[in-house]
Amino acid sequence: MPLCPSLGTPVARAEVDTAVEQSHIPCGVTMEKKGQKSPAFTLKDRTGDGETIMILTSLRLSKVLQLTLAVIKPDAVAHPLMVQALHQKILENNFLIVRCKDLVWRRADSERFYAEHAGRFFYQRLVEFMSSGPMRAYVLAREDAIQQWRELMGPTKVFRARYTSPTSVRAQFGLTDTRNTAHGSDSAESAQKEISFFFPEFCAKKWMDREEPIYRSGQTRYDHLKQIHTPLVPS
Ligand SMILES: Nc1nc2c(ncn2[C@@H]2O[C@H](COP(=O)(O)OP(=O)(O)OP(=O)(O)O)[C@@H](O)[C@H]2O)c(=O)[nH]1
Ligand SMILES: Nc1ncnc2c1ncn2[C@@H]1O[C@H](COP(=O)(O)OP(=O)(O)O)[C@@H](O)[C@H]1O
Repeated sequence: MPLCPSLGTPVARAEVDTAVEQSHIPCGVTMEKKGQKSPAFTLKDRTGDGETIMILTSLRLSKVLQLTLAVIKPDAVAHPLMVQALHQKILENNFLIVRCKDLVWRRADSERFYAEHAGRFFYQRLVEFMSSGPMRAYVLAREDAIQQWRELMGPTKVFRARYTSPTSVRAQFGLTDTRNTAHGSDSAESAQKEISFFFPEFCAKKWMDREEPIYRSGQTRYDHLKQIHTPLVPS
């Protein structure tokens, strides 16, 4: 059973007498007594010596957190107050900031990242724009982070965003269809690739295994200096 998918796809239920490794328990598995839901369970040892390995007295039933890549594009980073407002919007919308970095792309980075759009009429202006100045990248965590961040960004086209999602980031801050303020991964697969692109040192699989349960249970604090959420307990 896939207990800890690397980007937080919801996990399956496990029944109480299923062999469950202790290390897998915090990864979002919902334990259930056969035939009845209960907040307390005894997990049986399957090593053969008959000893109980763990008793769970309370379980959080919330969904596993999902990771996404969010980028504040150069049109917004050019204005410090806009960056602040967007950072605040991320926090107000209950995203946990796992990583945050400011960076500048070379043209080659821009071309590589947007290779799927090569040949489209906006490709040249897009790669030029994305390497025209500093931007800010985030690894964000939340339930359904990918969809939630895309909803908060609004539609790609700014003019449409202003009509259909007037409170969205692109409606409020976007300038044109190219200079549309923000980027967000559009699937779990692209989130994985894009997080590695911007944060090659970050291992999403390791974070999901070790830190996701800590973040999900609320044992984090917001570090005002680093501008990210950090765990309160060692992972
Ligand atoms: N099909 C097509 N649409 C275009 C082309 N150039 C611009 N558009 C669209 O026309 C609309 C208006 O674009 P503009 O407001 O002129 O955008 P811009 O001033 O070029 O600014 P940037 O998008 O930031 O480069 C947008 O929806 C574009 O997608 C083009 O060559 N072909
Ligand atoms: N019609 C367009 N005109 C100008 N720029 C565009 C257009 N469509 C897309 N782009 C630019 O290319 C980026 C990538 O496009 P796409 O992946 O389709 O959208 P999204 O960023 O919403 O996932 C957009 O964010 C935008 O900056």
